[in-house]
Amino acid sequence: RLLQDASQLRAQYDYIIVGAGTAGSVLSNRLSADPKTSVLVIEAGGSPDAIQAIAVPFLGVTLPGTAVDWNFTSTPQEGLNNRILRYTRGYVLGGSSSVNLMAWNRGSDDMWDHWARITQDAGWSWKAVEEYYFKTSRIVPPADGHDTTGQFVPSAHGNGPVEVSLPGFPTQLDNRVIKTSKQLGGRFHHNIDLNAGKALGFSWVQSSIGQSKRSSGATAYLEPVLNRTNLDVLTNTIATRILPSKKSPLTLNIVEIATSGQPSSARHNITATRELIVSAGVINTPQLLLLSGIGPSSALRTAGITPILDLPGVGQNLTDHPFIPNYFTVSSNATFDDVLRNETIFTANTQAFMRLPKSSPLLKRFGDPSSGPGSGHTEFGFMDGFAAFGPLPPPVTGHFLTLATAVVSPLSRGNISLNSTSPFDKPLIDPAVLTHEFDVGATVQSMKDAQNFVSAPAWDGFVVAPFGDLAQATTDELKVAYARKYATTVNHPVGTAAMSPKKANWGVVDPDLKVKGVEKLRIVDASIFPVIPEVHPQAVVYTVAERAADLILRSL
Ligand SMILES: Cc1cc2nc3c(=O)[nH]c(=O)nc-3n(C[C@H](O)[C@H](O)[C@H](O)COP(=O)(O)OP(=O)(O)OC[C@H]3O[C@@H](n4cnc5c(N)ncnc54)[C@H](O)[C@@H]3O)c2cc1C
Repeated sequence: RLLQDASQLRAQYDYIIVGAGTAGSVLSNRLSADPKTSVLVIEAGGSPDAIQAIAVPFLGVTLPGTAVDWNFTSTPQEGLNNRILRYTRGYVLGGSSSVNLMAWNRGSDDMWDHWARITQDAGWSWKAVEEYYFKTSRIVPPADGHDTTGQFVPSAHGNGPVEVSLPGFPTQLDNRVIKTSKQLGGRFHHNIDLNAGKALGFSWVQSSIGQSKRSSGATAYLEPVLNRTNLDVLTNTIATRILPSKKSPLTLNIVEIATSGQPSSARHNITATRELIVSAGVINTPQLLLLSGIGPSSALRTAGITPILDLPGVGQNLTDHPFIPNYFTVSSNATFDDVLRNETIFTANTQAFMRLPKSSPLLKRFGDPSSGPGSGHTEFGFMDGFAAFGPLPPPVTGHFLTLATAVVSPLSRGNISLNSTSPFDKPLIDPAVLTHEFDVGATVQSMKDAQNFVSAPAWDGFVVAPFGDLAQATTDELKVAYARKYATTVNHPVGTAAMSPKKANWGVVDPDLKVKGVEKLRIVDASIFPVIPEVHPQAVVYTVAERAADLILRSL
């Protein structure tokens, strides 16, 4: 049932899930599969129905800044000349899976094996999570129905509800990208399927799109089960605090809720008899914990909150991928620029992850921050026109190629902290972009790689020259200045309630995603990632949530 009013709720449920986002949608579906189990889901935002820009993939980039965005901003970023970044998160059923750019990356075998090593739990290894990845999604035909033989590895994909497809609207860049990677080889080699174990090389983008529409947590997992009478989904409602039902052992299974955006609205307390599961995402999950007195005790006292559990890791370890738009003017007048001059709309059909050169002094100085040899340090994304990431607006004339580069194994670490004790105020978000020397150096390398890539023969007569300040960024120092002026993030924050081994005295949740030192409280969303994946994270979130549902149901 989709509910609008807290008066329609029962006093208690077997499970309560805070946040009907990417992970929360998976849990809602799986935990309510048994009609005897009652499940309540609390979602701050509303329903995505009738919002065309959510359903139409090409319009996805118009969603940030709208009513389905939490409209967070970062603190002034020291590494970016004190610029403040927009920090988009979905405020709607499906959460960020309803507003993201849909690239679908499973993560490399190294990445999952690294998680298993960090958490000392083989259940997170590539082999062990495969069954959960297979439950998340399936490959469906692309929009143009073209023959995709040889463009992906069928055995690397499963049969779950999220629809994933290859690009359905070819651009003039696609064959140039694939041809160049085949010609150059080495660090720029071609990889048929980035989801088949090695997330390295140049490939076709796989996207969470089916039948030309966005496939999200809401459309794939939640909407199909809204007719279950044992599942209540209450929208436009925020969890304001988590409360104890017992002090010893500390049992945190009561959630206090209020109407979204209405600080003076009535509060209701609802009890989860089996478990309360927080899936409010990487910003709101730590905020909710901190507001409830779960976090670094001394900082909580300073903020005017009585600590109930000292967990110094809450809100720490915020990690995101720094992202640099490299613009080139092109000779073609068939880019999307003329059609879309005043709109920030684009599509990316190819994607690549690369290692730094083996001889890179960065690797000598800082070690290898990636999960292993099958994982990247940097990424390329190609857009057929001026993609207005960052502070530069689209020029009024001209035709462009945007080669966006990102650092996918960053070492900068930021944090989330409280700005006030009101759950209606936004927290302070400091992703600390480009504050670590490794990230700065890897950015410079990726900008050089971008220039070299588009200097290959396949681009002759197409790419004219670097555009704007990029043309002047001829030395390493000038490239750093360019990056600090134009970088943003890819909206991939993770890690603010990180997993750690069962007995470790750091981290926030154990490898079963239970909050350390507490009964009946779990966290399931991107905040539990121990390190950032060297890929786009949504498929990893879905996979984590599928395994979490299994862990929860097996623990009965
Ligand atoms: C603009 C953008 C582009 C992106 N592009 C890609 C991409 O192309 N590929 C990719 O893999 N990843 C992408 N990502 C990242 C990816 O979408 C996220 O990592 C992932 O969806 C996060 O899932 P989650 O479950 O952790 O949180 P979310 O999906 O954000 O879910 C959290 C939910 O909790 C709700 N909530 C929060 N606080 C409360 C509260 N107190 N009470 C009740 N409800 C609450 C929120 O409204 C939201 O619905 C992008 C993200 C954004 C924002």
